[in-house]
Amino acid sequence: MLEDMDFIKSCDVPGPTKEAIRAIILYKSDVKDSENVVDVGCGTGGITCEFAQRAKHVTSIDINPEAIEMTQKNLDKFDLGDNVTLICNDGAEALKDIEDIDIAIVGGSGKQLENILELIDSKLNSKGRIIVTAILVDTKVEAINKLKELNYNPNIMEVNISKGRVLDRGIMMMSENPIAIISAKKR
Ligand SMILES: C[S@@+](CC[C@H](N)C(=O)[O-])C[C@H]1O[C@@H](n2cnc3c(N)ncnc32)[C@H](O)[C@@H]1O
Repeated sequence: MLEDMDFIKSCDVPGPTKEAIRAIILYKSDVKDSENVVDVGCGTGGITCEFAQRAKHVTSIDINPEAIEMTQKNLDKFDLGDNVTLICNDGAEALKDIEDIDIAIVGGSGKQLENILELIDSKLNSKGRIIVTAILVDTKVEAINKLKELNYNPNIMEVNISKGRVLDRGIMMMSENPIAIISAKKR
């Protein structure tokens, strides 16, 4: 696993998905080196860099050009990227041209979550997996409802991580934002 502090960050792009959350996503995805992954809302490249080490190919999409730049910088930093395609576009547009998806991670979608999930479903191989990360309650509800409508049986896990900071007097636990990991498998 890559460490949070090793990523190059920018104040214009949300930071990488935290290490413990990346670990759960990797575990839930059950990714294999023969599989194609799509990372919608790649941000700083936290998810992209993890899957680039384990999947056959990763297509990473972000609507924000600075996010694409940050993902490229982090791929370069970790000496990854030979198997990664970066696309600067709205996920709901970019996905129209992508086929043969084994795993789709949605870490950012704005108001396009329902469209993005519909497109992913239409391109997802059998036994393919969809994983949505959500901080907003509304996004969690929207993702669950849309996945049910698309005939999936979604799981939802709410994760609260605290990390210890060593002080002179002892260790203080510092909590990170709770995040939901919603996952579903194509039958
Ligand atoms: C929380 S960040 C994702 C962080 C990323 N998982 C990482 O580990 O670095 C969410 C990203 O989703 C992108 N985003 C939001 N709506 C989008 C859309 N409709 N299509 C593509 N990207 C989108 C944002 O620009 C932002 O960079």
